[in-house]
Amino acid sequence: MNHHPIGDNDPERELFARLEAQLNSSAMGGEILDLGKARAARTTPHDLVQDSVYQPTTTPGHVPTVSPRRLSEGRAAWVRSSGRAVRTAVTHDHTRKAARLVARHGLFTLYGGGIVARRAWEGRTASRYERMMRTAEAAGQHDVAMEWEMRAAAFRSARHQRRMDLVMAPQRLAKSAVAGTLAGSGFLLLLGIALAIAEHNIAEVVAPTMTLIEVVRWIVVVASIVWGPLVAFGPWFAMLGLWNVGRKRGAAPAWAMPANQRSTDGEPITPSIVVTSLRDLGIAPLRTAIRDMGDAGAGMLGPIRIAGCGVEVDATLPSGVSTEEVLKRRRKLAENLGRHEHEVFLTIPQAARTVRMWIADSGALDEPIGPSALVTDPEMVADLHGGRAPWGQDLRGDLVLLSLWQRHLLITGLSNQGKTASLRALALWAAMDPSVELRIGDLKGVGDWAMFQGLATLLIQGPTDEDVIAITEMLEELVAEMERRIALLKASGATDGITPEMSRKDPRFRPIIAVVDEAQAAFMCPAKGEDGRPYGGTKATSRYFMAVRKIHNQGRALNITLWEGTQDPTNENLPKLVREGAHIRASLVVGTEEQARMAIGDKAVDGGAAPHKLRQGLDKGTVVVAGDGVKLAPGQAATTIRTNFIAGQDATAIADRIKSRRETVTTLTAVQDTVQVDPLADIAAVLDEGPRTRTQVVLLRLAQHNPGVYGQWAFPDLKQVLEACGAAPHKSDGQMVIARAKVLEALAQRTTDTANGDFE
Ligand SMILES: Nc1ncnc2c1ncn2[C@@H]1O[C@H](COP(=O)(O)OP(=O)(O)OP(=O)(O)O)[C@@H](O)[C@H]1O
Repeated sequence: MNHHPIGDNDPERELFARLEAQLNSSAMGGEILDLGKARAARTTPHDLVQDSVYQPTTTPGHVPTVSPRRLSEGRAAWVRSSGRAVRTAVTHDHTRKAARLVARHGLFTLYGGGIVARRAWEGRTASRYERMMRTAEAAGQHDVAMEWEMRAAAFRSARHQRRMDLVMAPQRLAKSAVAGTLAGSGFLLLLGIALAIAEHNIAEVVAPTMTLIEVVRWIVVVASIVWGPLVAFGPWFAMLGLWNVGRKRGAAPAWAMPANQRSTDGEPITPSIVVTSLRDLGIAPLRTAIRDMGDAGAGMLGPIRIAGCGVEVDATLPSGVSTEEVLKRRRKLAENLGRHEHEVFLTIPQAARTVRMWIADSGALDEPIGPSALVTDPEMVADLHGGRAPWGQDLRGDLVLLSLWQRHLLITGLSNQGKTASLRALALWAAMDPSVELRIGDLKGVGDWAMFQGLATLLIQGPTDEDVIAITEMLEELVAEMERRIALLKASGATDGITPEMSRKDPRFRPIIAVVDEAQAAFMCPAKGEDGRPYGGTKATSRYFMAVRKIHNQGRALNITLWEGTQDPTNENLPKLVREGAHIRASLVVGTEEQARMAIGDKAVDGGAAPHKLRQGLDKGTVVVAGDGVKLAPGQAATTIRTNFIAGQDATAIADRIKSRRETVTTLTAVQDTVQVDPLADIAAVLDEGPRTRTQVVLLRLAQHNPGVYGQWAFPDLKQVLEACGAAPHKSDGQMVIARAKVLEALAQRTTDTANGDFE
């Protein structure tokens, strides 16, 4: 806590100076943003309005005969024309400037009078101490408040003493007057006697007294001469003084100030701009409190920090003003600060009654951010378990990294705002981790995810009902996989679920990330299965909805996560249970606050997050993220991220790079294929009857058995499957072989494990 010792000489002034210095030096960190470049000189061309002047159609010497009707028409035209002329004159820029000038200087005098009266009042009462106490209290500086309280007590006691002295004053004054007169007369008399003796002239005895009387007479004469002009000009001088006080303080309403002082557009943010903006928000208690504060409200503000392409400042509101009231007036606050609404972000930090404002440099948010690290760093590797995906930068310009392990994700936004691109960037990063398996369903199907061919094990692309059915089956297969994993975990006796170690090493527990882009189409699908259950909808019988719910409920612990991208959320295309099941919730621009609440939750929106305030088209790729996965300051419910755009071509290049590093993946287009594939059983089926079979032979037979699945298989694929079940290939006579007995034993063991497992 700041403790400010108070000096003896004019302590109030010292404290004011300190507060001022605190705000202007430490607060600004000695740095003021030069926004001058961003502020193009603004000139408003004012075309002079041409008056339409009435032109009589007469020729010299000719007196026209005018009918009464035409006369009245002429008069009407004249009246109209002069009316227009008057309006033009009144609304003319020069007239306005002149009116503003007169009003301004008149108001300087008026407000100056107020300031002087207030100073006089404060000089005689303890109100200034009271105000300083309130300011210090509001700033949480309780020790400073106590010092002011002590000073107020000292002031009151001194004032009491002065008043008591005043009561006794007439008596003392009378005594002093009598004593003074007697002493003065005696002194003049003595002086006169001394003079008389020296001059040998008795008349000199009264000479000093007469001189004094003469001096008094001259003073009266001078005063009577000066009095007239003084009375005549005094009030004018007084007014000049008041005008000067008002002028120095700039004490006039904004509308009366000259244009260059009135517009704060793009101005660097200073404490006084912030306080004035808050004061003029239209919140009466805030206005009154700021007006009553000794430091004009500066004590409300924390340091103004440079934060990326803007500044950040905390304002502690006086009691009686809620943070919600300020949040509701976001647009007005932005305008008062000389910014557009999208350039001001408000959040509620942990400290009580505090609003955190991030204010962009004018126009800075319209500048593009650099390319993604995935594009610029060809050596990049990823570890889903402990690593974090680079996604973009926050408003401070700091890199934002997203922790994705065992987290369901949801990203929403209006169409064509960067949903697919931002989701794809995360999937590309995840694919860099060789342990990650991706299964992707894209219900737009225009090739946005085509680069995952050979990288994802399942890639379903298309907008039809058949594609929704295939994607639903993809999720249902994941539900089945979850059940298999539960059985395996039970059989293994694991006590800590799937650890990162198991996730990395054991393919049975490898992380599976299912991606469904344009998920709204799945919820809206009217198709029904053979059992009559609908694929779409949000009923308990809806297959897509129920599969999503099951994955949301249990998938995380089983290392199976779901990432969904969805457009223009409604209760129908993004049901409450689905949106609330995601750990990370991100939203690009959405149309309304209601949609923002659907996208990122009430808590984030109540805390100031406002994806509905982003600009459609202009803020493409800017997401507001809530939930875990991204580091937030304590108490902060959401953060705004400008994601790096990875265009399709770049995404393809990154995917190719990853493919060259990872083992070959066979990408299937329908889940049935996946379900039917049982590599261990297939290996057993192609083994020789003898005790050993060469791996090369097994690979060949597998490729013949199911070219779609095993056509691309190489030795590592075979090894991975066999190692996982304890039947790893070994060397015999210098060649790699597979032992039939071991494979059959592994198959039998698996059957036993499955039989013992509890699937429900
Ligand atoms: N991070 C970004 N920065 C700048 N521009 C972006 C960014 N992301 C996307 N865009 C622009 O937005 C366009 C649309 O992106 P994308 O296809 O990802 O949007 P979408 O929200 O998935 O669209 P839809 O919902 O219609 O499928 C891109 O072609 C690109 O021009």
